[in-house]
Amino acid sequence: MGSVNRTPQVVTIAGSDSGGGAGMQADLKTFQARHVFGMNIVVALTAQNTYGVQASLPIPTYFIDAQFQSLDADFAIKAAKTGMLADSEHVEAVVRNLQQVDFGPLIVDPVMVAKGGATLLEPEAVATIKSKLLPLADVVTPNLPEAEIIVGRPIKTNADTIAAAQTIQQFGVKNVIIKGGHRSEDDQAADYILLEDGSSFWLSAPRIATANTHGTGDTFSACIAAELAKGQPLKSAIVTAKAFLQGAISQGIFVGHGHGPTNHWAKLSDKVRMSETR
Ligand SMILES: Nc1ncnc2c1ncn2[C@@H]1O[C@H](COP(=O)(O)OP(=O)(O)OP(=O)(O)O)[C@@H](O)[C@H]1O
Ligand SMILES: Cc1ncc(CO)c(N)n1
Repeated sequence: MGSVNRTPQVVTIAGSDSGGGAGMQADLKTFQARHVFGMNIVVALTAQNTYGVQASLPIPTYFIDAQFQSLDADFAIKAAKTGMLADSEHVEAVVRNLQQVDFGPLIVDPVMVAKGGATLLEPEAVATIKSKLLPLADVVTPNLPEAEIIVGRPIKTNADTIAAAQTIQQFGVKNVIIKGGHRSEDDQAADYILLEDGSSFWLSAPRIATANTHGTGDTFSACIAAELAKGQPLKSAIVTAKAFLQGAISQGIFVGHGHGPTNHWAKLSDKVRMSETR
């Protein structure tokens, strides 16, 4: 047969957002925008729009196995990311499958709660993510509330953020990114990055006053996966993802009545600044 696996290929292992702005739809749109071939393993379905999540339905785990097997039998996947994983049983199913395949670097976005407050991960599953998924991960990308839950203490200051990243790295994940999008009192959206070699830095860009931030975290981690699949080093993949997010939030589109999606057609912003750890 004619095809060979030369085009960079990436998979998202996540939940479906019927509203198209978050979850695996945001991931696939990001993969398309960043010129990698995107695939998906569905872990859960949601009935969702820009107002919030109206219903959700985890997929039977045997069907997660089937999707992993289909992809592993054919494609040459060069990076993978996880998003909504629903509950402990589904985290375990994903872990079991990841141990049997080589899908390249793994980015774990520890999605817990949607912006409207809906639960996307049962609280009891956080322990399973910490003990079983993080040791397999190359990068983890919690937002501030997720980082607080993972470390079990409040994060108020930059020093708290730095200490939290160090604690999270001790769970076995190589690189940690704590996203600052939720610190709405700051005029910069600043993310803290702790790399495997112990070096660290802040990435910041001007905070944009907008309600259209549905799916920002998904888009960010998907962009990192896309850039890694193309062979970019991790540090530049993270900088590209920040520039893609800044563009996707600032070059807005107008969809729905609530927290609208970001613009996956956007150009990379030149407003991202890197600074030393302080
Ligand atoms: N209003 C904003 N202006 C500029 N950058 C932002 C804004 N909100 C978030 N970001 C950036 O977007 C990226 C995603 O961070 P965020 O904290 O929003 O993720 P998240 O809470 O996981 O998103 P979601 O749960 O909706 O997927 C980070 O780089 C963050 O700094
Ligand atoms: C399915 C799904 N995954 C992730 C998020 C978080 O943005 C969401 N709202 N919905």
